Amino acid sequence: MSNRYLSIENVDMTFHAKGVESQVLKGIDLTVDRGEYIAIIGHSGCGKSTLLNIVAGLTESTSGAVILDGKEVNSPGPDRSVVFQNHSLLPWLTVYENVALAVNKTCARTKNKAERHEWIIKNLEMVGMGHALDKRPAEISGGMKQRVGIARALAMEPKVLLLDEPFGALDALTRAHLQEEVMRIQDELGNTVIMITHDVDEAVLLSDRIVMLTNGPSARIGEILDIELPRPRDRIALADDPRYNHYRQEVLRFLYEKQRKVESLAQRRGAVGEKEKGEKQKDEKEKAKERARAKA
Ligand SMILES: Nc1ncnc2c1ncn2[C@@H]1O[C@H](COP(=O)(O)OP(=O)(O)OP(=O)(O)O)[C@@H](O)[C@H]1O
Repeated sequence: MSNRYLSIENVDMTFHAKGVESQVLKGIDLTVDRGEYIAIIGHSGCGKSTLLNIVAGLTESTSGAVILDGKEVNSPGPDRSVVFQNHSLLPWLTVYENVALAVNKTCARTKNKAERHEWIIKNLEMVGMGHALDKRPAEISGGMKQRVGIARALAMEPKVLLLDEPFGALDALTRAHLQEEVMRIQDELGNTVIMITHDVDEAVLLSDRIVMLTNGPSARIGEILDIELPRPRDRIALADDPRYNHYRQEVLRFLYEKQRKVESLAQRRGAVGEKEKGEKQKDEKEKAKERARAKA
């Protein structure tokens, strides 16, 4: 049964910068169930981060609404935690202190000091960082920083976890390890997750549904693909699974056939427009010359 935990309702986003108006998102409608893992994929610049920022409450949409667990989202809040691609840890704090900062803020009323301490350790251990509590961000690797960022986000017990290309800056092996960790944590905690990715394999491996955005400007949801692969998922076994490869192909087809066609059509239209503009300018020049000759 669908419980529509999160709904994004007819969201439009238009930016105004230096007198120029640009519509980035148009009519985005999406409902997400509690415990669902959603991946958002689309070509660079189509508006994925803008959409995530609207759900996070960091950006206010031009129109439409985001409703989370019956409440409209109007500003950032502890019920939505975000993990960005570039680890956003405070460099002067230790690993423990980075997580403590979030926990002390969000759990001050629900947990006493000893319980908060235990909670911080538990979340850091869950991402395999229990051994590095006293290290500062400069002393740990990129993958480790991302693990701490995930621990910090999870420790806030958000209703929705928002991941903006969380593994985008990592090497392939570290990335694969973290994907495994996220799948294990997801199995254990059943978080509701929206993740932006450019990686088709990552999207298919981790998600319950893949939301594919059309090219901007005015990006829309082009297609939504249900990934009906049983969990737990094993990347090695899936590599030979025809269903996995079918889902992969579907996403690739959307990104590199359908959306490329749209792009080339737009380019052709642009080219025709430019040609017409050029011919019109030529006509006007000729007419101006004729008028000048007539005057002479
Ligand atoms: N604050 C802003 N003011 C003006 N334009 C913006 C702003 N934020 C984003 N944009 C524009 O909105 C469009 C979509 O940007 P966004 O970062 O959401 O895309 P994206 O799909 O996440 O891109 P990428 O995959 O490259 O990260 C871009 O053209 C960008 O320049």
